[in-house]
Amino acid sequence: MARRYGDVFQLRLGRRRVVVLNGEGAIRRALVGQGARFAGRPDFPSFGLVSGGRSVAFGQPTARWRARRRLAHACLLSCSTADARGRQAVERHVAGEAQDLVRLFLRLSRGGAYFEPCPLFVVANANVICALCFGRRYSHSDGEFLALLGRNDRFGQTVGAGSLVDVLPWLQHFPNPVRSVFRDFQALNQELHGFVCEKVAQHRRTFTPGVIRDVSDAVIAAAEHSDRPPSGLGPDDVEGAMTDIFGAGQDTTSTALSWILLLLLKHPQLQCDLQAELDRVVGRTRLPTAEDRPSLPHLEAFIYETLRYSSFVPITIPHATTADVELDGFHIPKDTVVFINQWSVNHDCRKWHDPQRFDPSRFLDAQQHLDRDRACSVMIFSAGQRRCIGDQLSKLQIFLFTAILLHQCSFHANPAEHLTMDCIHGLALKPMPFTVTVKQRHPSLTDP
Ligand code: HEM
Repeated sequence: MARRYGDVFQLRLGRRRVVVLNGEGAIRRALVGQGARFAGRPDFPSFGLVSGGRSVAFGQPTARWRARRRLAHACLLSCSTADARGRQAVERHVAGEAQDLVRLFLRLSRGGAYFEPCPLFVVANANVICALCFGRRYSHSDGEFLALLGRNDRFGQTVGAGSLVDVLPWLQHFPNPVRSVFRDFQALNQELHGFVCEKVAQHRRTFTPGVIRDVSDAVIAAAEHSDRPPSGLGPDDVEGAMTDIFGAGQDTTSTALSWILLLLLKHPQLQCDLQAELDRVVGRTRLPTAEDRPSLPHLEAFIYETLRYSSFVPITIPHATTADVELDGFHIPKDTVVFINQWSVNHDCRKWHDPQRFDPSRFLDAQQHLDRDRACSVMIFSAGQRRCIGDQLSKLQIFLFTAILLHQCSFHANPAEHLTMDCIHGLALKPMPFTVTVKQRHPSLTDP
């Protein structure tokens, strides 16, 4: 549609007028050039149900929301990627989960059996976020934790662009499938928020001033025990911020891992090349660490190409204009819903040579170093005032999980299946279910 109607066009979804922004230029002119005016969220009923109505991701940009977002961002960074201590904590949690995955993979592959890997990524990744946020992890067979995580897909299907729940509000007045989705959404948000509130309450009871165990403690310390607490924030902002960090952080990164594995299976020669790079740089006597990152440009290039090619968050969470605004000669009234088409940036043939081709080498320069500027121009975390606050953490997690799993195992596709880029739609695009079998590469490092 952008090719036909231009980078800024309008469509109607139910009762709502929606402006769609395409291409890097128009998106940056809006989100960065006129950031505050494009930083709103639509007044959709479903958005008010997230994180007890105190969401960072789904909240309107009021002064209180800005303070909540700053609090969440600063505390997440301070416990993860801001300094060496945080990065080591992330590394410790990911290494533990990745080794647990290797053991599970090998058990499930006994006798050459095939199994579905993606649900296991969800648990492993949620455990990393859970450990960072609440200082604990859960077993892959914990029924309650699995049930909580199993609701992710339904969440994404309700809040993703094109969901009918919010644009056809009259569907709420009589029984129909869309109303069921909405009621289900209400219940799953209450459940997730309840889980987080209980964890935060435990942290408040055991809080010791001066001792920060995890992100919950950092948020409680800043909001409730500081000499200069952020003005206007209450206990429900602490719980809202924590629900957002836990909710947003556990599903997205595991989706990235699913696409990485699918593309490794589709490109077995690239898998071998990456393993050769890992063996050369890391050797066979230790696991890859974050410090190896600059020495593994092919692996980094593979990851960025997966983010670009899959563009698995094709459209951000819907935005809304906070005032009347002019963009590229168009007048857009206040409160217009705005979709940001990230996919169009990553598949723009003005920006990428042969964008429909999966080719990690596009991110390497003549010396085979990672081209950082090019890598950073992949748009998957959005831009401007609503840019994802978990970008650094998720990139580190994706790198560590991929490096450790590839170093330890080789992954083999099921010849009875056709590997496709077709996907399940929601806020994030997920691969169709597929199976693999796994072989161990380094017997010395993994206890089967
Ligand atoms: C590969 C992983 C991830 C991807 C692709 C991703 C992508 C996104 C996107 C596209 C948005 C919406 C931006 C917009 O509406 O313009 C977003 C928002 C957000 N993300 Fe992420 N995200 C990832 C991981 C994470 C993680 C690990 C966390 C937290 C631990 C996180 C926390 C958030 C929050 C709180 C927001 C709301 C920001 C706001 O509305 O101001 N995300 N993310």
